[in-house]
Amino acid sequence: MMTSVQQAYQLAKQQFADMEIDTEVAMAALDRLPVSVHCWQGDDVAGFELQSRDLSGGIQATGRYPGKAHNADELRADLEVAFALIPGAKRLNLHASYLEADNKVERNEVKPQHFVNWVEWARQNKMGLDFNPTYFSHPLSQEATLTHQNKEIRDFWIEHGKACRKISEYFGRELGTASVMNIWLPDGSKDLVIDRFAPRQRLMASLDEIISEKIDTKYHLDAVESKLFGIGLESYTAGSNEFYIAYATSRQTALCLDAGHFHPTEVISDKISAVMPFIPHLLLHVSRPVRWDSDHVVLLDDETQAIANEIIRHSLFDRVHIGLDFFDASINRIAAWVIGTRNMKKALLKALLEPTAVLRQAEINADFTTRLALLEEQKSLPWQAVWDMYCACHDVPVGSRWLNEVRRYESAVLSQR
Ligand SMILES: C[C@H](O)[C@H](O)[C@@H](O)C(=O)CO
Ligand SMILES: [Mn+2]
Repeated sequence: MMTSVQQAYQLAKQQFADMEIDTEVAMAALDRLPVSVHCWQGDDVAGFELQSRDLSGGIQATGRYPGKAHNADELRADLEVAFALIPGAKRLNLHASYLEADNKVERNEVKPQHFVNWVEWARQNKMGLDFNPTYFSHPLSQEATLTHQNKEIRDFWIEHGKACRKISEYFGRELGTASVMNIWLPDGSKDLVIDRFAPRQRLMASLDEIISEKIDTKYHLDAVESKLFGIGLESYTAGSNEFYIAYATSRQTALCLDAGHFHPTEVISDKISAVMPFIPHLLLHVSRPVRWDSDHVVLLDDETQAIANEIIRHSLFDRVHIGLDFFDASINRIAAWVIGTRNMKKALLKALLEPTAVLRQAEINADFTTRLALLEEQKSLPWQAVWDMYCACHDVPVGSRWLNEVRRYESAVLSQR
């Protein structure tokens, strides 16, 4: 006897087959597209350094929902719950501030040994790790980091960057999959700046020094992330979009595009094809800005879909790395991970089920009527039946049933914290 999921899938499969789309091929392709889930949704970007510090750098996790993780064991347990509810391949994206050590470790002294538990956990869970140096929430980051006028402070942060590359390389070697290490720093100014040039020159020189040691790209990739502005840094950000496009292109590093880091009417989906001819790799921070870089949970909205379409339509699977970047402290944090990551994967599946060849041919023929008609009609094709089947095949709850698991864990574990 077929289940309702199987019955719906059989009908959907035929409907897609009529358009020459193989749903089995689409699901297999989705399996090869990992989404790198960011650890910092689980604890409001606090990290586990022994000296507790307020979140700084112009970013904010707003909300007071109870149950956040207070240590690495709690965070890993929470991630396991979330990952069991998200089908298909996943990676975990860590920040340097999520190290584990018995003593205080300065940022310029972080080492692979502080991440041994994370690596063992990733190995057990058969996933790769990605990494980020932490250039915020630190007394020496209050004025600036890699752009600081004071060479001693700048050097401290350069050492941090170098130390983090060693950790990232260690992840890659241990887990057999390159770790993408993303450099983001908040350096900038609240008010008018006379010299906008010197900080950028210092940033360029600092980055050059950080990446000066060659590391095999089999294990580690450098990425740089731009930003329009942060809270308290409204007038100037040294690491702007133009700066990092030029940097990544000239140094052939990866570029990171964060959906919340541009003017409100700009979208990163349109930037993907603009930068890919010039850079070897692209990292995406899929996020949802609401009026500013608010880092709301990713929706299955037009921009998420457009991002997925760009990756799939141009077969950028190997060069585009899909990461997430949201931190909502106003809802259950595990549910936030599940909602946002499932949405990213749904968008990828929808893109894989698109009749791209037919649409492309209509465009080549200048038949824009057919292009628009088919684009709109395909929105109501039964992709959701394929998604449900994909979840069922991966032993993950179908539909909103995953929420029951989150609620169970919330009352058994999170509410006791
Ligand atoms: C915590 C992250 O590194 C941070 O969100 C960064 O990626 C960013 O987007 C800052 O606005
Ligand atoms: Mn980001």
